[in-house]
Formats: sequence, structure tokens, C-alpha cells
Amino acid sequence: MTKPAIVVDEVCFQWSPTAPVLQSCSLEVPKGEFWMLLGTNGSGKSTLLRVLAGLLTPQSGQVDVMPPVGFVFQNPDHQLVMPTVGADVAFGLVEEKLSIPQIRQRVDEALTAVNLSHLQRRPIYALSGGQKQRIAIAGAIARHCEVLLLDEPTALLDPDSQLDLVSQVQKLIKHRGMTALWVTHRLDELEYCDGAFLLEQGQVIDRGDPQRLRRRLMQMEGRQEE
Ligand SMILES: Nc1ncnc2c1ncn2[C@@H]1O[C@H](COP(=O)(O)OP(=O)(O)OP(=O)(O)O)[C@@H](O)[C@H]1O
Repeated sequence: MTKPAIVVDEVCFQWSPTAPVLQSCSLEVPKGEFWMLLGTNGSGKSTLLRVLAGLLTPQSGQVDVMPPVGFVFQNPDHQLVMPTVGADVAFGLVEEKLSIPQIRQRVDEALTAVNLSHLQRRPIYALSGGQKQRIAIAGAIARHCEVLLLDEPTALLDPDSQLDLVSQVQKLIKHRGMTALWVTHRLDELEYCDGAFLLEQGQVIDRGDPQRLRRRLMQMEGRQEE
């Protein structure tokens, strides 16, 4: 069997001894699949994603994520740092010490993958929220990331751009053989994933069929059908 792209084994993380956030948390995402992470407010979803990205170190347990790893934040303005689209996508390649033609080729390939090659010279400030998120994803594609971690990337988008983004990520995962874990509160996005995890008080309490987990989370939150 192929090794999973993401493995979390009995991970515990706390900000202080009286405030455990992740408690013996375990999950696996198979390579080449698109999984979502659900849970009530404060259940530890963002913390888990940050542990997976190496931004936080757990007190115990093991994490194994296939490198390179790309991270997409809720607010793209916290992530896009260069003045133009092309420069921003190229910025992530600095450490790889590529030649100029190699950088151009990586940037072209990545922008084509997210259908934004026509915006290469556009200033970042002139983009819509959905376009900015696609540029953040293009940055990860340019770095040839194996794994994409996305923390509520559609939270600031309108419903049309929201579903455009999730369907585009689904296609990218399938076409490029990448693996993604996507945190969401917007349950209509579950249509697009291969499977889901349900987090409660820092533990994965259920996993598998997205629609079954959707119903379970709605019961937990007392939500009506959307
Ligand atoms: N920097 C921090 N310092 C202290 N406590 C924190 C910090 N960041 C998060 N927490 C706490 O950790 C717990 C889990 O937060 P986290 O953001 O991971 O949950 P979440 O499931 O992503 O929540 P939401 O759905 O509201 O985004 C919460 O109780 C939160 O208050």
C-alpha cells in the first residue's frame, strides 16, 4: 500500500497545562486525495493544520507530512507579499536557487494550473478575493508541493467564488496527484472532497463519508439544512 501523504499519530498540543487543544489526535490522508477537516468552533482545526505545517511543535505524538508542503491562509492578504502576481508566485522559489528561465517556466506552469496566466503582470491589489486565493495556491504549485493545507480559504469569498475555488482545488488534486487537507465551516463544500474528519475537543471522533459527517456536525451544532 502507498504511504499516506499525511500522518498524525497521537498528537497532543497545549498552549498551557490547563488548556489542552489537541488530545491524542490521529488521522491519515491517503496520497492523491482531497480531505476536509470539520469541527465545532474552537475544536482545534487551525491548531492541527499549523502543527502539520510545522508552524507549531506538539508536546507529544508524531507528525509525518510529505514535503514540500504549501499552506493557504483564510485571508490571502496575510500571505501575498509582492506587488504583482508573477513576482509573488516567483517569490516562493527563492530558496531553490533556480535559473531565471526555470523560474519563468515554474511561474507560467503554476498560473496556467489555476487559470490565471493572463494576470501575470497584474498588481495584487487589483485582484478579487478568489483570484488572490488562486495566486496563493499557484505559489504552492510553483514549489511543486506534494501537500496543500488550506485553512478556511473560502471564508472571505462570496458563494460563487467559494464554489469555484473548491471545485478548482478538487481538479488540481486529481490532475497533479497532490494531496490536500481543507478546513471548512461551509458544509456545501463537502460535495467536492474524498473524505472528511470530524474534530471535537482536539480529537478526531469520526472520519469517512463526508455527507454522514455533515449530518453529524449539524446535529452537534443544532444547525438546520443549509
Ligand atoms: N495563540 C493562542 N494562544 C492561546 N490559545 C489559543 C491560541 N490560538 C488558539 N487558541 C485556543 O485553542 C483552541 C483551538 O483553537 P483553533 O483556532 O485551533 O480552533 P478551530 O477549530 O480552528 O476554531 P474556529 O472554528 O473557531 O476557527 C481555542 O480554545 C482557542 O482559543
